[in-house]
Amino acid sequence: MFRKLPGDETRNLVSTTPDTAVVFRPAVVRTPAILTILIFLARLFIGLVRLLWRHPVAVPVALAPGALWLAYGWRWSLAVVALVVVSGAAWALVHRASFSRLLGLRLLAWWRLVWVYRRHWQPVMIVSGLGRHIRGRDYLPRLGKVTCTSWADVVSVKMLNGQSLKDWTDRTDHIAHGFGAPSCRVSTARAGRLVLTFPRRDPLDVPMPAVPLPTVGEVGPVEIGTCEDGRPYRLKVHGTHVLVAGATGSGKGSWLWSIIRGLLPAMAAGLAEVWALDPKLMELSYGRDLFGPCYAATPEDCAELLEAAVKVMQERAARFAGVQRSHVPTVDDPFILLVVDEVAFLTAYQPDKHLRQRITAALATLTTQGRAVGVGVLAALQDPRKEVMNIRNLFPDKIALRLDESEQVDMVLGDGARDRGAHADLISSRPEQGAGVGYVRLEGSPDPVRVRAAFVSDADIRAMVAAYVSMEAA
Ligand SMILES: Nc1ncnc2c1ncn2[C@@H]1O[C@H](COP(=O)(O)OP(=O)(O)OP(=O)(O)O)[C@@H](O)[C@H]1O
Repeated sequence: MFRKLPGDETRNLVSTTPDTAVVFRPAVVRTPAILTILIFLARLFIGLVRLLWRHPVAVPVALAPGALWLAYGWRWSLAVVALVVVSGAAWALVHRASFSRLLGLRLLAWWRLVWVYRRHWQPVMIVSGLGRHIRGRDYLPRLGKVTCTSWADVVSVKMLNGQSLKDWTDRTDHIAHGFGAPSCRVSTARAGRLVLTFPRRDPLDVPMPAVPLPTVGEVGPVEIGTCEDGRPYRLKVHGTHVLVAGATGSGKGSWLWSIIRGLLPAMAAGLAEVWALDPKLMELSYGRDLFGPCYAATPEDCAELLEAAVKVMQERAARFAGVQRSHVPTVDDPFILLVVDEVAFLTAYQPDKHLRQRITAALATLTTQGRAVGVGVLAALQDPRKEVMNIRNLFPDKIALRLDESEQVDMVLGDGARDRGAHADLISSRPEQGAGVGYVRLEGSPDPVRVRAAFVSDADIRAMVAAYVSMEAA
């Protein structure tokens, strides 16, 4: 791409200045004007054919008013254009969803391509350092297709040869500001191709009520809230361990309770048990009746409950060895989910060293061996530093809610998560806007997903307890 052109070297060797010792007078070949015009016309023709090839519907539609004008006069042309505009507006008013899906978002994508991305592409790429300006020529990444969803622009890009994903993730701020978006997320589509996501609005900035109780008792992925694209978000809890980290008031409670809520019918059916460790005595105590004897608040009780879970785990492992390799929940061997609110109270902040060691050892054993035999850990944490939570890497699935510092994002979600757009440190601290909003990074999926957990109020928890009692009785 940056190959030397004929003449580049000669320009460095010779001089055309009259006073120097050796003067070369480069031969000037005059191109006949007709040749220049022919080349220009050929390029224009090829450009028009390519335009028609790429946009076989849009080009004829854009040309139609002109054709009507020529064939029938301007009145007909104006009438047809007005009819199309009025029909489109009526369609949008009567059935907005189908209008957006079939036409509105396509028109918007075209407009955003022309007005935002193509117009600013060259300066943004050069200034951000993703493009190069060499000897008067621009070498730019290629802007591909722009599609619009209800909340974001999705832009495909072909990188310059030799560029890496990191070159782009390091410059997401430049790119976002360059195109007037609040943020930019970068993911790989395939070798050499990227997908940039520019949110246009934040669909998660309004709280959402608790998800309706599931009707079927299953331990499959539980619906806990909504993704940015408006789809329900389902989190897998069986066969994994989940760490939820967030500053105080970030809404960890809504994640814990949404998960418990999703498991409620399975709990009533005996296919799942939630064992609650509530050292702060605030969060889980409200629904204590759901946990029966499997509720612990003091550090001693928490240690005992964790060790009891380790025993169950080891007994199951001995029984399953050579017979089955994965756990299927049954009434005899239900899925056990240990929910630990503010796990650091039991580990880093626990003054009794012996107790701290017992709890840390039990948690480490459960998180390394528990998932295959149907024992999972769901832990909430405020401070994700290693000295506070030295076993955080044993949790395959991680969720970062609002965090105080940008460095904490990678501590929770793993290296490179913030560069890939997990801006957990920028989540609003206003509860109605940011509480419960978080980035989920699942095992085996490097791209963080932004999700808001539904808000499970005290009244919802009371209703859950009542529903649980009646489901059990039924
Ligand atoms: N999903 C949500 N949607 C809207 N508001 C929420 C949501 N979750 C929590 N809130 C609000 O945010 C406030 C803080 O929530 P919560 O107590 O769950 O945070 P936390 O992370 O558990 O805090 P702490 O660690 O201090 O216990 C609550 O008063 C609640 O009203």
